[in-house]
Amino acid sequence: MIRIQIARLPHGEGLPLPAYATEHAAGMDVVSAEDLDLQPGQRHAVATGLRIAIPAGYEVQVRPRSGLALKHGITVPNTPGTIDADYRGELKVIMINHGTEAFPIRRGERIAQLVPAAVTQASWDEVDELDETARGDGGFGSTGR
Ligand SMILES: O=c1ccn([C@H]2C[C@H](O)[C@@H](COP(=O)(O)OP(=O)(O)OP(=O)(O)O)O2)c(=O)[nH]1
Ligand SMILES: [Mg+2]
Repeated sequence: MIRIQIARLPHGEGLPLPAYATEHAAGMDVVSAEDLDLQPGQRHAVATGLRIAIPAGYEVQVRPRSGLALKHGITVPNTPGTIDADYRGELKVIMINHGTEAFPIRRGERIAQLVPAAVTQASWDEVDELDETARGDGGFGSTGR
C-alpha cells in the first residue's frame, strides 16, 4: 500500500475519488468528470478532474473496464495508459468506441481503473556482441501456433 497525493480541479469537485470496488480489487475505479456521447470510432481524452503526485519509483496504469469492453466495445486504446510520477497535469482517460452505437459517458460514471505499479528504470550497457541463447533471433511465432 503506497500513499498518493491527489488534488481536485474545479470540475472534479463533488465526485468520488478513485476507489476499489471490492476488498482485493487490483484497480481503483475512476469516474468521468464530463458528459459526452462517444460516437462509433471516436476517441476522446475524458477528463477526471483529478491531478496526482505519484511517489518516485512508481507509476499508475490506466486500464479499461472489461464490462464496458465486452458489452459496448468501449476501451482504452493506449492501455495500459502510463501516468508518470512527475506528471502534474489532469489525469485523463483516453477512450475509444469500437462498438456500433454511440455510447453515453456521464459525469460520475466509472470509466476505467487505475493500477499503481512499481517501476524499474534501467540504463544501457552498449556492447558489440550479445551472448548466445537457444532461441536466438527466433520470435513472432517461431515456436508454433
Ligand atoms: O492515459 C493517459 C496517458 C497519459 N496521461 C498523461 C500522464 C502521463 O504522465 C503523460 C504522458 O503520457 P505518455 O508518456 O504516455 O504520452 P506521450 O505521448 O509520451 O507524451 P509525453 O511526451 O508528454 O510524455 O500524459 C494521462 O493522463 N492519461
Ligand atoms: Mg511519454
